[in-house]
Amino acid sequence: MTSVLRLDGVDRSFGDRQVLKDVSFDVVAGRMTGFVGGNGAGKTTTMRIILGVLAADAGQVTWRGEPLSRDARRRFGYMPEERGLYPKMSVREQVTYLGQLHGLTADAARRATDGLLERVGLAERGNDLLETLSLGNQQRAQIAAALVHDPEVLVLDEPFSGLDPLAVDTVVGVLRERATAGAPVLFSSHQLDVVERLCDDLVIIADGSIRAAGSREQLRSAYTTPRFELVVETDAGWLRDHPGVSLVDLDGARAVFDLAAGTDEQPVLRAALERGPVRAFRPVTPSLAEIFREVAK
Ligand SMILES: Nc1ncnc2c1ncn2[C@@H]1O[C@H](COP(=O)(O)OP(=O)(O)OP(=O)(O)O)[C@@H](O)[C@H]1O
Repeated sequence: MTSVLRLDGVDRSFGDRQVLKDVSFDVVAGRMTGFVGGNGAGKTTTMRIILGVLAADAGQVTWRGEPLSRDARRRFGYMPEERGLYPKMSVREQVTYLGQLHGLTADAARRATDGLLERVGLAERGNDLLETLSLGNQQRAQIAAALVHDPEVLVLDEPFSGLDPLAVDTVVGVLRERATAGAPVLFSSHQLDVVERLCDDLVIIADGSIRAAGSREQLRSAYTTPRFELVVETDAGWLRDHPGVSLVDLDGARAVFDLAAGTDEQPVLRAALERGPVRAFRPVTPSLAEIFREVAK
């Protein structure tokens, strides 16, 4: 797996407040990296530094091993937090214009625009002024604008905010296609369910520091304690006294419990069967939301 975009020891302060502390992570070719953190954690500041809108106080951003240049940034596709399309221009006109700004011929820009507007479900609205579109549709236009020049990498600040579930699916599909075609995608999001569904890699930031980074599977296994769910027919309270078991949740016949390191789960199952029928017994995988709560504390 080749890391193409790398942040290495990035610091940034505003006044005497340090908002990024030694931020380092990799974005890998062909993968979707979700950048997750609470309000004010430092996501937008990090993305602005990647895009060159803000300078880092220390550390560096490299693209394919070289410090990121203006020229390389032209081949980026980005969606800044302050969206920045022109409200009084038609959707088609401005996506085409942005394609030309990024070096496409007028013809190529028009073709790319038409294809993208179709793909994001805005073909019918192409001639409408941006300001007349709903917020969700403006967001779709932003996605088209970020993609029109077929960028080598995508850096998107909250690309899913304000989208309805169908639009989320459309945008997820478009981004996944780009990633599969080789363009790494770095996107920030508050919507952990979307991140969980979409990303291959995760970077979790809290209070300006990277708390965890790696593939979804790596994070899952790193933060998984052996946790199980047991559903029986009568009260499962006896689990409380079973060696190695620590109850997480007990609701009558249903229990969720952790096992101490080195404890085998099969004796617990046998003990349950000795007491009567077992309706369910299964390992519980933590959701991304749980991992996030754990590491961002
Ligand atoms: N230009 C600025 N001047 C002063 N402080 C700033 C500036 N930009 C950001 N900050 C502060 O830096 C911290 C990180 O902000 P940032 O916007 O990067 O967070 P975020 O993770 O994107 O948050 P959110 O999810 O709420 O958008 C916040 O405390 C914010 O108030």
